[in-house]
Amino acid sequence: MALHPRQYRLRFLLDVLRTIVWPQLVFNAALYLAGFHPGAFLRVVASVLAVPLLGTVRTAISQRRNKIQAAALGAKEVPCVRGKWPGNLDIVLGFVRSLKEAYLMQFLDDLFREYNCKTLNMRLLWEDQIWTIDEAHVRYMLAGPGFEWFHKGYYWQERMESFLGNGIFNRDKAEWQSQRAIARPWFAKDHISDLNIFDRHTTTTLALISEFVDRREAFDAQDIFARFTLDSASEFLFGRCLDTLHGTLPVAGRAKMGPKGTAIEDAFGSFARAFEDVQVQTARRTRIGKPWPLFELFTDKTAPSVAVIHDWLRPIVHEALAKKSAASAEKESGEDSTFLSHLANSTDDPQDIAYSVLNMLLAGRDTTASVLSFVVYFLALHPHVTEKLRAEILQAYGADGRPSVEDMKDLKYLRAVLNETMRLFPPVPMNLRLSDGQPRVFPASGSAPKYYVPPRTVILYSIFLVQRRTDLWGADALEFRPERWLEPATARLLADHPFAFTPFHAGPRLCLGQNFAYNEMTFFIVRLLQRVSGFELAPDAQPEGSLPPARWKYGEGRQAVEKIWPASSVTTFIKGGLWLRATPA
Ligand code: HEM
Repeated sequence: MALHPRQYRLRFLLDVLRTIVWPQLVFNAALYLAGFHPGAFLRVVASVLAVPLLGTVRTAISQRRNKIQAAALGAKEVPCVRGKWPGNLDIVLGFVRSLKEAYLMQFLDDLFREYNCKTLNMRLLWEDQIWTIDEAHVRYMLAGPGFEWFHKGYYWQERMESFLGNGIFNRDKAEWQSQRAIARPWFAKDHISDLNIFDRHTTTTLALISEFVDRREAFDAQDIFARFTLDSASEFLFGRCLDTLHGTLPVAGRAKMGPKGTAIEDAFGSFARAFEDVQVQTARRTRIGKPWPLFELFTDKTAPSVAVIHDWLRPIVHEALAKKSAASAEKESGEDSTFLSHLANSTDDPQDIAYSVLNMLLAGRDTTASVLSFVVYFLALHPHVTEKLRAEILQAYGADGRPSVEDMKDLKYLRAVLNETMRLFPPVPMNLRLSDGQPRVFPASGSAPKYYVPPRTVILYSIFLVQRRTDLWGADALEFRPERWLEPATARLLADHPFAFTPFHAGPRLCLGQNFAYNEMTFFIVRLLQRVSGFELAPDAQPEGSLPPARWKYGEGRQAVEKIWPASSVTTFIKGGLWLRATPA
């Protein structure tokens, strides 16, 4: 019987039965049949030990089965992490601790280095769980024959259901196909080529930034960019802007940490806080893995934030449905002038519409805001890049010319800066797939042989680490060097390894908003650098606890040079916000 993703408690209880209650029953039955009747103390001790014991026996059996099936398929088993504690519990704890203290994905990076491979079986709590940074394996699942066999799957849906419902990010197969078919027309060239939306919101955003610039005051660029992308996305999707840019902005020196960036205190703050909190909660579920319902048996921790988000969306959805009813009462055909009205014309269910819209808002707000924030961070760190970029922009448009969709394509250096930023900080740093009920085989890749994938295995892949691999990107892979995008070596690399750079995902589930996002980001940066000639980080204004720990300076890789704390929960962000000062042009 297939469970609905909302039945997470039932699924968890069934798992508990299988892993804890079942070993007890087997153990007690074995004692009984053998004629042993130990005292209460011995019985409790042995019952407790029965769980890891049976876990170990089960592991041995499944490893034997894996070996036989792998050999039959001409494949090898994925190298397995060997922790010090049963069930690799020390690895689980190390990973959880690293989320609080370590540089983003450093723990994983260290494990891949230690085992000197690109695909690893973590075998957490006696279960196969494959992690990969092998671009050939990612390609196989997303765009190769594996697309039919590797899906987001039940466990992903279970964690996201309360937030994303039956939206496009949270469905597979036929349901996903129908969501994609509904959404695709809204990303056709004529819809996304209208730069007027970006123009209006860019003007408002730059007016805000100018006030800070004139006063030489620090501001949180990440917060402002999230408002800009939300107002732009909402107008594109609903035909109505949420007008968050006119809310109260965080103030340097008084700002506190929110779930992701700085906490926001106005009405928009309640929406933003809820929107961010729900992402933090769902990311937490992913980190805990399958046992996450244990912490939410009696309360769904996303419920309060989800309620706030739906309170915001309800009037917008009802207005669209009311317009549709009015049109049908007057026997007019409802006009599909926005994505929302298009949705309203395809269903009467307000819940379905709300989830579709919410999925699009998540896609449209946080990803693009993340890239803009990291672009400006890099510009602050590398003034020579800012200078070169401004030179390209001023040559093309002068101090106040407006870009068009056609001529924006000629801004080669700006595209290089965007790509280099998304290479080092992809907005979606990590993703996962669940294999189907059959044994599968990853193709051989480099020196790695064909790898056997057991049925129903979770596979996590980190684009973040793929895009930082020195064997693909060269010895300077961890450096921010936009020039690499203008060199023939990068074109050759991408021809040989197209999955070495996939910030927008790839294959049939390629991001629908890719061109929309490039247009929006390019337009905004052109206008921003016409007004501002440089940026300087303002560590004095970062909320307490958001600066990188001092010990990072002695660590390996980018952590030694990072001046902000990169973090991730579904999307990548800067902890506590990106506080900086800007110099007027
Ligand atoms: C820099 C900006 C963006 C980046 C890096 C990005 C990245 C991605 C990634 C990695 C996925 C795959 C997610 C997954 O399957 O788990 C995705 C899917 C998607 N994105 Fe984007 N995105 C961006 C902007 C946008 C915008 C602005 C929109 C729309 C307004 C959008 C709409 C979508 C949609 C609808 C999907 C679902 C595709 C599917 O599953 O068929 N994205 N995006």
